[in-house]
Amino acid sequence: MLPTGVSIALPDGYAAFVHPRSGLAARCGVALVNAPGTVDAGYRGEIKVIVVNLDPRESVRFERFDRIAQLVVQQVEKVRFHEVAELPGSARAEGGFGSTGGHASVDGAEGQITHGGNSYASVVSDREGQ
Ligand SMILES: O=c1ccn([C@H]2C[C@H](O)[C@@H](COP(=O)(O)OP(=O)(O)OP(=O)(O)O)O2)c(=O)[nH]1
Repeated sequence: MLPTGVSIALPDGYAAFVHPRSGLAARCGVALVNAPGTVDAGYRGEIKVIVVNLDPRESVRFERFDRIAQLVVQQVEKVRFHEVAELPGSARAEGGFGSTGGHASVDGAEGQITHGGNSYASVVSDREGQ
């Protein structure tokens, strides 16, 4: 986990996301373990970058002022979830995990997601306060 020396105070309703740098990935095989890392608006600690070197041969060394990641600040919605019996329809429906092709399908991806024999509850959300 690399320190950045940077702490921020985001306004409520915003979050910052620690994204990898494509140059570092392409040249050194360095990725972020938790990409993108989420910095909550209320977080006042130092922003840290959790890196992994995926290059099986070369080690990588970082020095002060190296640019190791990039921070994207975004407005985020606060939503309230409501449990419902049925979700509204959509063109994609339950298709996912490679359902549109382009690579080998994931085993069992077409099956329903279950937990302890029960389907997960269906929920819809709306913006908080609406
Ligand atoms: O790449 C990251 C991800 C997170 N953080 C900081 C800011 C964030 O607000 C805090 C908590 O992150 P997160 O919510 O992802 O961690 P958690 O594992 O859910 O821990 P917590 O229970 O503290 O929320 O850690 C970083 O500095 N870098």
